[in-house]
Amino acid sequence: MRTKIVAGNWKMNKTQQETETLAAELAAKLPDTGAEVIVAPTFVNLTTAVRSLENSVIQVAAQNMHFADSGAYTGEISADMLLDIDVDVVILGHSERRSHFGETDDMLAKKVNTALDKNMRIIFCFGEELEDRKSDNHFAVVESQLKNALFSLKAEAFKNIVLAYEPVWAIGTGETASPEQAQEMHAFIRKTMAAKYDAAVANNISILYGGSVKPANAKEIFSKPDVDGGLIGGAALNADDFIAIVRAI
Ligand SMILES: O=C(CO)COP(=O)(O)O
Repeated sequence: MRTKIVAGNWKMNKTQQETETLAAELAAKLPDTGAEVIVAPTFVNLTTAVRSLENSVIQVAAQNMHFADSGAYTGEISADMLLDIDVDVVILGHSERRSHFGETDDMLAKKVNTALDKNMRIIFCFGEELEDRKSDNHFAVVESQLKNALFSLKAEAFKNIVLAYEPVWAIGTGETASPEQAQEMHAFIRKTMAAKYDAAVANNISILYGGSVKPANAKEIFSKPDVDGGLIGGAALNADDFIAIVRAI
């Protein structure tokens, strides 16, 4: 049985104090659903979140990292720096990193390799733009994103990878992929994994949906057989909304 996961990507939000408050509130209100729960605050607040959640099962992830171990990369953060503060989960390939900061599939392949070398767990994001969907190219785009960044990996690497399908047109727009659209793409992703690797890899990998998941729509999206949870943006910034989404799993 694959793991159900609800992850909150806090993006560039929350001060240190707000991080502490939200983390404490989540820890206090977290229901026991059997699902894994992960939050990803901004770099400067990771230590605060780790400390605030040390007695909780909620895990802390980074939103990005560099592929190099160290060196002349002004403004960047390495895997070793994250591990040093007890963060061993990292989100890679978010569409905002791809579109605003020029992250390419090649860069992401390097980041993925580094994270796996360091025994980190990866939440790997990908998804098509509105244009791709309108031109009926969404399956091809998703397949190429997976192929370019992940398909040189060996099958066992996927034990440490969670996939997060986030159609760009549904992020922060209030427009969600319908549960049927999400299911259709998740089934395609699983089929693609089975074709490249095998049924075990495909059946064991958790595939999260991200894009305007809210308390009101979470249950229906999560009810789809190939949707194993969600990567939540805006609604993860409010404890009651995020907890309601965790409950929906
Ligand atoms: O980008 C997302 C999570 O990584 C989704 O963001 P929203 O839930 O705000 O649409």
